[in-house]
Parts: sequence; C-alpha cells; structure tokens
Amino acid sequence: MAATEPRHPAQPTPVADETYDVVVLGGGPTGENVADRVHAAGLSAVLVESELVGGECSYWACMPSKALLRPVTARADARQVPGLRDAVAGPLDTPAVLAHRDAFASHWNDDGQARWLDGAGIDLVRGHGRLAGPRRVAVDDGRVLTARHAVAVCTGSRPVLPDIPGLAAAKPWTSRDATSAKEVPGRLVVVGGGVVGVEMATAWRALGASVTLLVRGDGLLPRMEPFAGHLVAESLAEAGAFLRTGVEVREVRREAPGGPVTVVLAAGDEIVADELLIATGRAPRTDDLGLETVGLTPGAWLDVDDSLRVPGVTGGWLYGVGDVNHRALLTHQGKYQARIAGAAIAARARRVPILESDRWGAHTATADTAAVPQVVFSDPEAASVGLTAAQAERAGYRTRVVDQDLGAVAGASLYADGYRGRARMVVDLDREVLLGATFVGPGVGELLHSATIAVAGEIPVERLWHAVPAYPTISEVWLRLLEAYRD
Ligand SMILES: Cc1cc2nc3c(=O)[nH]c(=O)nc-3n(C[C@H](O)[C@H](O)[C@H](O)COP(=O)(O)OP(=O)(O)OC[C@H]3O[C@@H](n4cnc5c(N)ncnc54)[C@H](O)[C@@H]3O)c2cc1C
Ligand SMILES: NC(=O)c1ccc[n+]([C@@H]2O[C@H](COP(=O)([O-])OP(=O)(O)OC[C@H]3O[C@@H](n4cnc5c(N)ncnc54)[C@H](O)[C@@H]3O)[C@@H](O)[C@H]2O)c1
Repeated sequence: MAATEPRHPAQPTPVADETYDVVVLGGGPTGENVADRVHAAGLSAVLVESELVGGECSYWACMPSKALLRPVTARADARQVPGLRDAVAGPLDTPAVLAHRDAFASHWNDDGQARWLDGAGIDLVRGHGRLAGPRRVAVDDGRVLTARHAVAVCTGSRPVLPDIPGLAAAKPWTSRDATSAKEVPGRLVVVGGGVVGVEMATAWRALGASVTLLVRGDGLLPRMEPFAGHLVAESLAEAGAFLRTGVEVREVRREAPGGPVTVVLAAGDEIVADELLIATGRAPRTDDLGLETVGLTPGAWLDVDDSLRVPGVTGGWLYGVGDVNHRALLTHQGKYQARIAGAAIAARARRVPILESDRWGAHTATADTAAVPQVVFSDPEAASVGLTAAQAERAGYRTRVVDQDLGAVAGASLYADGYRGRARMVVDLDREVLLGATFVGPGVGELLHSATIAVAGEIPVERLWHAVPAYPTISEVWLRLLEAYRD
C-alpha cells in the first residue's frame, strides 16, 4: 500500500524579489522555525518546499503517530482505574481512531501552514531546491534564489531500507505508510526495535493487527536505559504482540502485488504477513541537493558546528539544521537548533559578535549533546533526558546511579491500580549535578520536563532537595530518588 500522498498543495505565494537575506531549503518544523527566527530578527526569508509545508513531523511522523497512540495509552490507563475498567473493556473504535489521525495530519493538506507562513511574512516557493554554487539555490521551476547572508539546509531525513534481497520489490511499509495507512493489516511484521518500531507495533497491535516484532539486538529501545526496553517488551507481549530478538532478516518475498509477504530469517524460518514495516533508522535527504557545487559530499549527513554552521565553506554562509545534521533526530531539537541558528545568522548578518565560547549562550546548541529529551509514546511511556548510566560511564564521568520503583509512589498508585514503572537518575559525583534521568511508566511523558530542567540547568542535587513535589503526584518519585541518593 502506498503512503498517503500530499493533496492539493496551496498555490505558492508570488515571489517578488529573488534575492533574500536568508534562503531556507526544506519547510519541515526546523525550516519553518529558522525562517521565522531570522524574519523576527529583521531579515527577509524565503522557504523552498518540495512536498508539504510542515514536513515529515506534521504528516507522516509525530502528529499522526501520536494521534494513533493517544487512544491506546488512554485506554490502557483507564483500564487500570477501579470503577472505570469495565467501561473501557471493549476494542478501540478503529474508524474513529483513524479519522482522529487523519485530522491531526490535516488530511495531508498544508493550506493552514502555508497561510501561517504568509501571515508571518515569509515567502514560499514550491519545488525541489538544489544548491547552485555559493549562496545560490536553483528551484526545479527554473528560478534561482540568492542569499545575501545564509542558506539554511533543513531537508530532514528519510527511512532507510536495508540491503535485504527482495525487500524493495516487496514494497514494504516505511514510517510514512505506518502512520498514514487507511486499513488495519491482519498480520504485520515490524523489523527494528527502535522508536518507530515500538510505537507502531503498539498502535497497530491495539487496533487489532497480529504483530510480530523482529529485532536484531537483544532488546527494544537500545538507546535508552535497558529497563525501558524490558518494561515495554513485557507490556507488548501482554498485549499479544510477538517479539523475537537476536534475529536477522535474510530475504523477503511478495509473490503478487497486494498479496502476502514472506519474511525469511537467517536461521531459515519464515513468517508470512500482510504487511511488513521496515523501521531501521533514517538517512539524510542530501543526495539531490547540489552539495557537490560547494565542495561537499552528496548523500552524507551535514557536519555542523555548535552554531549549526557547516565548517569549511568559504564565507561561512551555509547552515545545516534539524534531522539533516544527525545531532538529534527529534522535532523539538530541530526547532531548538532553528532558534540557535536563527540567532547566529542574524548576529553574523549584523556583525555582532557570536557567543561561541558561551556554552549555554544564544548561539550554541549545547542541549544537543547534554540534555536531549525524548518521550516514546508506547504503553507504558518511556521518557529520558541526557546520558544513560552506560553513556555516562563511557564518557568518563564518575557517577552514582539511583533507581526507584515508580509504582511505590502514592501518586502512581492513584494514577493506576497496579502501576508498573521505574525511574533512574545518573549523578555526576564530581559536580553533584544530574547527567541524565529516565522514567518508564504510564503518564511519565509529562514528568520529563522537570528532569530536562535539572539536567540543562545543571542544578546541584543539594538545591533539588528544595524542589518539593506536590503530593500525591507521580513526581514524588523525585523525592524518593533524592532520599536514596542522600542515604
Ligand atoms: C514515525 C515517526 C514518528 C516520530 N515521532 C516523533 C515525536 O513524537 N517527537 C519528535 O520530537 N520527533 C518525532 N519524530 C522525528 C521527527 O519527525 C523529525 O525529527 C522531524 O520531522 C525533523 O524535522 P526537519 O524539519 O529537520 O525535517 P523534516 O520534517 O523531514 O522536513 C524536511 C522538509 O524538507 C523538504 N525537502 C527535502 N528536500 C528538499 C529539497 N531539495 N527542496 C525542497 N524541500 C525539500 C521535505 O519535503 C520536508 O518537508 C518521528 C519520526 C518518525 C519517522
Ligand atoms: N517519540 C519520538 O520521539 C519518536 C518517534 C519515532 C521516531 N523518532 C525519531 O525518528 C528516528 C528514526 O526512528 P527509527 O526507529 O527508524 O530509528 P532508530 O535508530 O531509533 O531504530 C532503528 C533500529 O533498527 C535497528 N536496525 C538497523 N538496521 C537493521 C536491520 N538491517 N535489521 C534489523 N534491525 C535493524 C537498529 O539496531 C535500531 O535499533 C529516531 O532517531 C527517533 O529519534 C522519535
């Protein structure tokens, strides 16, 4: 089944002047925010978009996936509340869930976002843009846009298909199909135990598909603390999904278009399904971008410094922001980078000194390396910020790791009967500040920002002691973690 196609893109805003202060290539969440920031700083900006304004996040990633998952986690939570359990015992209303998803994907129509650009005073050019030498962007309709100060490449990423015999011919689902499919497949095989694999296995299993998750490593969510993957795997199994770890796909066959697909594992066994989702990571959208015209390598992630500028480009006019630079493939980090890059572009345009040496200054995207928050909207949710215990150890910190059973907190047991969850904080013993925190359990996504503030703010543990969590909330786990640390 093909991913839902963009519908009726709005007519482009007429472009009067082909020279701008800033040309932004790619109108996803990152590109929109770069354009907005430089425009707010008094520079003129044009945004070039080849598909839909709003990018992957709005139509085939964050928004539709979270709209599919919200009914799943809300039902799971309600089923753990005495007095409510029986009222939500039935199946999800699949047409209503899919309609809710369609609405959150704006029916794959970007009129609203194009209007926002117009209102913000940012010109929109629809078409595929390519660099055409220094400061120039050629659009496939023949026009050439020139940037006085900067070109910001915000072209994002696309799913990778591993080199498995028969895979491409079998027309597997990618994240685009998994977030936009109009029907629930009877049997779905998911390859990849990262965030996309876990979230989409959760959603489609809850909508009634028989789901088999094939994972090459030994568990799910390998970038998080190991207990996150364990708890999510346990819950997926209870939901009736089949998880196979330590397996490799050797070959894929689909004899007839629309017919069943056979997945052959390295050990020789075969799994037959109706759809196959490949969720094995992302590749940069830089292969057809004219990078070679400015001495860079097409198809590679864009290497950038902490102000999001591409080093080694004469004149320093090229920036790479968002997924395309591979620093942190998340919408909120792309938007954060856009705020930093926008400020740096505007400062350099005005010849104002850049605060490069100020780690937490306006022109340095330090949070990309020190405090990236992420919520996996599985059941239960998994939320983390900063370093895991293993990452901190690898980075050479002297650490103390403190764990707590989330279910033992009064607020958690009120939130859900039999609440299962766990929390961990990783403390840098030399500075006595948090390097990272992880929470796994129902509703923990909304708990994460407290940890992000602690990590990004480098708040001493001694001062956190005075940040009193309200009783009886799940946040009281902070008190338990700090008590355990001080004991
Ligand atoms: C299934 C899924 C779920 C996700 N869920 C979350 C989530 O819950 N939270 C979260 O933070 N992140 C999530 N992500 C990640 C998030 O989608 C990305 O980090 C985010 O979209 C990156 O934004 P971006 O603007 O850098 O790139 P994109 O959103 O990819 O936008 C790039 C834009 O550039 C355009 N473009 C590309 N090349 C050209 C060209 N040559 N000329 C003109 N235009 C071009 C594209 O059409 C696109 O519109 C999810 C990802 C997936 C796959
Ligand atoms: N809620 C969220 O924040 C959210 C949701 C979805 C996606 N995202 C972002 O989108 C990005 C892409 O997600 P993703 O899940 O595709 O990538 P990922 O990198 O998170 O996970 C991909 C997984 O596939 C495995 N893999 C790679 N090649 C394989 C192969 N040939 N066979 C079997 N397994 C293989 C990897 O070991 C890895 O565990 C992530 O970086 C994530 O940050 C975020």
